[in-house]
Amino acid sequence: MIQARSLAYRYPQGPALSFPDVEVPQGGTLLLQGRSGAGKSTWLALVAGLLTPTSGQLLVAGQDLAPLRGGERDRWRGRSIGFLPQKLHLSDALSVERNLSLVYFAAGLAEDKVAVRAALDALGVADLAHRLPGQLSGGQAQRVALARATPLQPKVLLADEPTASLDDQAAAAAVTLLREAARRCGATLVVATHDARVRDALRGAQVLPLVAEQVAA
Ligand SMILES: Nc1ncnc2c1ncn2[C@@H]1O[C@H](COP(=O)(O)OP(=O)(O)OP(=O)(O)O)[C@@H](O)[C@H]1O
Repeated sequence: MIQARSLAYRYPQGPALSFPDVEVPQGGTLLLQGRSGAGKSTWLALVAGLLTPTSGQLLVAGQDLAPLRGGERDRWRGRSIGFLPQKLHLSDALSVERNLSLVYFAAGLAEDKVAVRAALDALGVADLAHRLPGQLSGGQAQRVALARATPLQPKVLLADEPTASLDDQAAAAAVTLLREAARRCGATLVVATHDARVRDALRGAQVLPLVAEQVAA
């Protein structure tokens, strides 16, 4: 579940953004829509607790983020949020499997190798476990990055422009994989995009439209 009320964020050296109110039930899907610069990545960063709102209330997976500080917030994020960033940020110094191990360190938990294998298996990339990310195709790397978002069964799965630079077939597959991953985890799914193909594929999902002129004060 995500509940945002009167949410606003001012970049120290940038615009002041204010966001429309929204409430997404646990297990629901939200399409965060808007053109480049409309504030999609900022909204995702607020929900993930990576940025602290200048004002407003934010409840994510039952947690009020306001009182969480430092390590507490990082541990909460590690355990509650799965994130598929636009730039995948897989470490090329580590095997695919070790990239997934990192989520346990980030959450302050002991690694569960069985869960790591299961996450890779669910995305059809278990056979790539010992490769380096640099040895993967773009589609394989995205599956690995999505697998990395799931071993801890996050309550919220966030995806930032997951279909950028994908052809139609790969874009449809990426949306299906996201939906399936969210369903397996029982997670609320948020997809930020300006891609009309995603809007079509997620027809029926709740939509939060962001418009740059409206969010920037
Ligand atoms: N670190 C920053 N410092 C200052 N301004 C920023 C910073 N990051 C983003 N902005 C500004 O905040 C606004 C919203 O940016 P944001 O990245 O959230 O938009 P977006 O909808 O995700 O765009 P895109 O689709 O291009 O990724 C833009 O005007 C952007 O220039």
